[in-house]
Amino acid sequence: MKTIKLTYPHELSREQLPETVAAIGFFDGIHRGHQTVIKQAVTEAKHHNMESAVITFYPHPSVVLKNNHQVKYITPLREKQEILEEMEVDRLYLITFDKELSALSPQDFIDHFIIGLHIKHVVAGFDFSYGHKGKGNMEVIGEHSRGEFSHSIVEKVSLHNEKISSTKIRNLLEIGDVEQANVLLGRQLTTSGIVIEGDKRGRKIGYPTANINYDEDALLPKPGIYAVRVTIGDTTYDGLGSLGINPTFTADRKDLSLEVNILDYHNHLYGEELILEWYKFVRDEEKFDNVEKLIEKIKEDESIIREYFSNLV
Ligand SMILES: Cc1cc2nc3c(=O)[nH]c(=O)nc-3n(C[C@H](O)[C@H](O)[C@H](O)COP(=O)(O)O)c2cc1C
Ligand SMILES: Nc1ncnc2c1ncn2[C@@H]1O[C@H](COP(=O)(O)OP(=O)(O)OP(=O)(O)O)[C@@H](O)[C@H]1O
Repeated sequence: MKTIKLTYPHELSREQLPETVAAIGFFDGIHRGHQTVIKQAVTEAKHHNMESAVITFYPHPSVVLKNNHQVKYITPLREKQEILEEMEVDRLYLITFDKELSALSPQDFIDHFIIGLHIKHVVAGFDFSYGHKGKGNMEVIGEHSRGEFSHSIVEKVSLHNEKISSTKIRNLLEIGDVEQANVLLGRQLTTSGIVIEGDKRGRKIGYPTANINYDEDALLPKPGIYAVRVTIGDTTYDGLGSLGINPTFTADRKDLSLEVNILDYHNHLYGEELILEWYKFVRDEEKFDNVEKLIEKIKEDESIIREYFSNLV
């Protein structure tokens, strides 16, 4: 998959671009609703012998529209690229969402980023909107098409009568409900990074941990102890995940450490790339009076988590 970054105005010439079927939206998380939209674009592209593309934006529109400079992503760019690659998308158009872009009229947006990119068919969800103040939408897109492209609208994908959305998944992560978030995502929430050195306390307490250097803009669930799985190379292991400040040892740490005690694994891991999958929240982090009490609690966590994975189908 090619990733093509664009700002407004871009200099690509339509004649030099392949005829393309595009799915359009922000697609944070690439949840089950998003997957329906993207799969439909890929299928239609194959059917018409065209290329498929996902047209998306960066950063999140709320950075410009709501002055929200601390946005974190369910799927940071690298992970989005990996998932789209697996879905057999040919191109990812990444449009910079800045003040100028947000001021474009709906017709100018379509002229420049749909017709101008040689898109012959657009697939989007029922609630997709575009152009200044989101005035363009799927009801009027035909009027902006100048007869150059057709479109299809994906009906709402719901669970228990509620639209599956990035916002809903964000809210679930905020309360630690990774199990339900995974249901809406249609896969496990993952966080990846390189294993870095921690304080090397873990091995002394009998639970050595791999500390993961995760992306700064990755949205993580609320701090706590979780049942996780980690993949290193081609092998996946069960593990005890801990996200937090380690309050027993530290007073005012601002960044959260993400660490995992990998069950039945005894090698060194520094520098290795590790992919962590979140399965279930077990408990909040606690500040213990002494290390013995912490060890006792971690033993309990271990049996809960072993039990959880042994019952997982
Ligand atoms: C399953 C598990 C549960 C943990 N629970 C707590 C906790 O409740 N409170 C706490 O202060 N630290 C907790 N920790 C973190 C330990 O304090 C931490 O792993 C240890 O200090 C090692 O840190 P290091 O890897 O930086 O050396 C937990 C770690 C694991 C693996
Ligand atoms: N549940 C859904 N069913 C069908 N289409 C959807 C669904 N969720 C999103 N889409 C479509 O996918 C594209 C990307 O949508 P968008 O990034 O706004 O997702 P969202 O989950 O609705 O996000 P947010 O919660 O931030 O509003 C749009 O075309 C949108 O209409």
